[in-house]
Amino acid sequence: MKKSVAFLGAGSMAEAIIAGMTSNQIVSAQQIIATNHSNKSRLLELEEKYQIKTSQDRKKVIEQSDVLILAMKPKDIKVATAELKPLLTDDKIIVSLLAGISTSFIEQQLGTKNPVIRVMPNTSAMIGESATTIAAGTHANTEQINLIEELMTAIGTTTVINEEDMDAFTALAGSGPAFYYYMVEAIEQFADEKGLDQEIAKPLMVQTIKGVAKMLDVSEDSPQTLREKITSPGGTTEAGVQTLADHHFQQAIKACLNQTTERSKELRKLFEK
Ligand SMILES: NC(=O)C1=CN([C@@H]2O[C@H](COP(=O)(O)OP(=O)(O)OC[C@H]3O[C@@H](n4cnc5c(N)ncnc54)[C@H](OP(=O)(O)O)[C@@H]3O)[C@@H](O)[C@H]2O)C=CC1
Ligand SMILES: O=C(O)[C@@H]1CCC=N1
Repeated sequence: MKKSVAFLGAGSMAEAIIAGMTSNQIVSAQQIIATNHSNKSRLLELEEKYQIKTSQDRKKVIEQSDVLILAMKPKDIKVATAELKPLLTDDKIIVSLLAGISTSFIEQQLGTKNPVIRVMPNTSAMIGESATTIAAGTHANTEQINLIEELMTAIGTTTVINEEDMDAFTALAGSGPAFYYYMVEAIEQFADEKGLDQEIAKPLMVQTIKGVAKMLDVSEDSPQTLREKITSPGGTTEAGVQTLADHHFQQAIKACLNQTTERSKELRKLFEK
């Protein structure tokens, strides 16, 4: 791809995408430039690690790039769009990674007809395994959506969705990895408490998760059937699953995803003012 890509924000999500993109042939490191609010040493760190370009001159970065990826926090969107507005030319595509913030708000703040496309990746972008959802604003045409989709294939799978579903998909896939990591933290605590050697326990746990992910991907059985096939009557699994049920595990997971979805809506209310 010939387009130059700018990251306006150089935090953990920008880095995960940069890492994924640079280890892939879709865009070369020299087509990527990153800027941030003020942290110069962070820019130098990214420059050294990924051989991308960086600059503290945000105006220059915006002017010289075709695709502008907004990678600041939702609270910073008003300042960021105010800065962007006078520097935009018609050809620039705006991509927003910001949780909660709608394309219509960004369009309205910019007051231009530039295409605005919302992208919700996750940090597995770092290893090319993000599950990225994409939702287009009013001014984005099919060609521009395809281009952003192609760009994002550098970091994993891409799925174009309706923007109204973005809050829920943010819970499922954007924040999702954190919930699995949280569960793994508990498994590690168990392994420690049992005095298991982490060097033996960790690969076993990781392979178990990989196996589950692959089974969910390829098997025609539902998750429930897959679980039941492991659960012998009166056996070990039944005792474990019953304990999870006693602790309202599924309610906890659903409450977690609902609360995450609600927070995405709240961010919109808080910062679209
Ligand atoms: N982390 C994740 O897993 C995911 C995050 N997201 C979204 O990605 C966005 C970034 O998240 P994350 O990387 O975790 O956040 P971080 O706090 O790690 O990074 C935020 C970055 O934004 C920079 N910044 C602040 N204001 C501006 C500005 N006006 N112009 C340019 N840069 C600016 C900061 O610069 P400085 O350090 O100099 O202050 C910093 O580099 C968020 O909106 C989040 O919702 C989406 C999906 C997953
Ligand atoms: O926690 C957050 O707000 C961001 C959005 C999705 C993942 N991290």
